[in-house]
Amino acid sequence: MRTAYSVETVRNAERELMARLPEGALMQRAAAGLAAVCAGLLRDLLGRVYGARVVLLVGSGDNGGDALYAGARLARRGASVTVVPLAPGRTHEGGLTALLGAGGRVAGADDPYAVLAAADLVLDGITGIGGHGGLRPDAVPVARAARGSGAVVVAVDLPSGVEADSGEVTGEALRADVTVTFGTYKPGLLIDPAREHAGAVRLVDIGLAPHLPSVPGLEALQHEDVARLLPVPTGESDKYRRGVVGVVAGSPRYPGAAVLAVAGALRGGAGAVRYVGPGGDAVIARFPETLVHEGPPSKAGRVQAWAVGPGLGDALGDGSGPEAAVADVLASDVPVLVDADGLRLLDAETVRGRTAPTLLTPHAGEAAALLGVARPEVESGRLTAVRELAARYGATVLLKGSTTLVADPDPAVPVRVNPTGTPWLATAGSGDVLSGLSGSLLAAGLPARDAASVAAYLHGLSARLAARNAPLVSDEVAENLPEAWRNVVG
Ligand SMILES: NC(=O)C1=CN([C@@H]2O[C@H](COP(=O)(O)OP(=O)(O)OC[C@H]3O[C@@H](n4cnc5c(N)ncnc54)[C@H](O)[C@@H]3O)[C@@H](O)[C@H]2O)[C@@H](O)CC1
Ligand SMILES: Nc1ncnc2c1ncn2[C@@H]1O[C@H](COP(=O)(O)OP(=O)(O)O)[C@@H](O)[C@H]1O
Ligand SMILES: [K+]
Repeated sequence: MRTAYSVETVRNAERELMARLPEGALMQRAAAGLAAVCAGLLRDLLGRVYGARVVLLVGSGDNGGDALYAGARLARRGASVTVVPLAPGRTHEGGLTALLGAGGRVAGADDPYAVLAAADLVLDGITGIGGHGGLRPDAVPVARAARGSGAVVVAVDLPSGVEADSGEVTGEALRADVTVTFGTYKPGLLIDPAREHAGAVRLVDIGLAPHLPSVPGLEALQHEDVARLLPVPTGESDKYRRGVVGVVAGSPRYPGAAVLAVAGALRGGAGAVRYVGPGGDAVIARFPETLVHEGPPSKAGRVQAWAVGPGLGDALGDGSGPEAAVADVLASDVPVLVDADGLRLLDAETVRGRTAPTLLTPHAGEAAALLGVARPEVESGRLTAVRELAARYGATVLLKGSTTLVADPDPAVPVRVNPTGTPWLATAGSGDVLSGLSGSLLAAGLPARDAASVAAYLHGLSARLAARNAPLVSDEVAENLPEAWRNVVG
């Protein structure tokens, strides 16, 4: 499991650890790790550290201190290191003294662009966990020049300008190729839009782990975690014991949604899939193993979980049709996943009143409608939005998009962030596959948070395997799910 902790928690842990160490020792650990990563990058780039041109962008805090001490280490190995102070007069004193002592120099006031243009590596020590509100105006052209210089840009702890706790980017932020972070991941390194600014993230151990609480703020499943959670049939299994998932999807207007949702459901580990809706013929033509039914879901036969919503179309306004199907499913006593059109048709009070688990799987637009806010607000503040939705609806919520997040209705339970996926997944119908897959895992007995995060993981992995840097169609995401499953279980 990869875990991330909030700034407040990191600061508390650092305080505890610092109290046991000689003054400045923690910063030296950070700087040593940072310098080692930079030396490795320079060796890859130039074959040597000696003679490399390194520029340090240094703000007013300890983030700048890390950059300066790391710069001093590189200077001692023969690199030519130049500091561009962004808060002259407030530069970390000890760090600056160490750098000058090691042969580094400070750029003249009109010099930064010339030194940046010639740099091999730029270290961004403008702000770390103490930064808020995007880069200040005077830092913006310098950060842009660093990006445009062709040098490798390495962010110290976090790319400056991003919000560490939420992944929000409220103004301009530096774009790094590599971020070297200390002690633990911060939520912003795992959540877009900040995540995109971080590049490849390297974690440096500074001995913080024993001082961090056992429950993180955020967690990301890895292969071994997913492998442990996947349902596996045993000698005693039969199709009913493995779980039956009911899929309520599709309409005369969107028959394909039914096929894609069933395709996902068949590959999610349930023993059987019951399809309910008007798309039975299309479903059977493609997947003859499906049990189909046209009446209300409650008359379709027993299921262990429902997935309702993809391609249902609009409400008829007379209480029949898709809104009746959604209400019927929500009245059941088994776990229910609601997606897509189902999210527009659900009754919030009914969801809140359910005793069996409910899983809502909106994309940003649907989440915005459920919250009554504008879509960009959800996209820029995904973590806040997913937590708020889970609390308001008393449901587990999977928020789809460039970073998929899963929140539990209990705010003390860490939000999960999905580490797999590819922007090629932004293609029509891929969400339908995810609905069926998540519903199937629910029917197989996984708790809602696990079902959602395992489904997102497999779905994203399958898409990566299928896309291999070329356009993807949703059918291929479903087709590759067994490959993703095998890849996870090794
Ligand atoms: N506490 C410690 O012992 C350790 C701290 N570490 C480093 O220290 C960093 C935290 O240091 P600080 O708490 O001093 O905070 P930062 O250095 O992250 O930033 C705080 C400073 O930046 C200014 N600032 C805030 N927002 C800004 C913005 N948008 N643009 C420009 N300036 C802005 C503030 O006025 C303040 O002076 C960590 O990110 C990490 O790099 C590491 O050395 C590990 C050990
Ligand atoms: N930029 C992106 N990067 C990675 N994954 C994305 C991106 N945009 C969308 N996705 C993923 O693609 C899927 C799209 O689902 P959804 O929005 O419901 O589409 P549809 O309704 O067409 O099926 C989700 O799994 C989502 O997380
Ligand atoms: K930084």
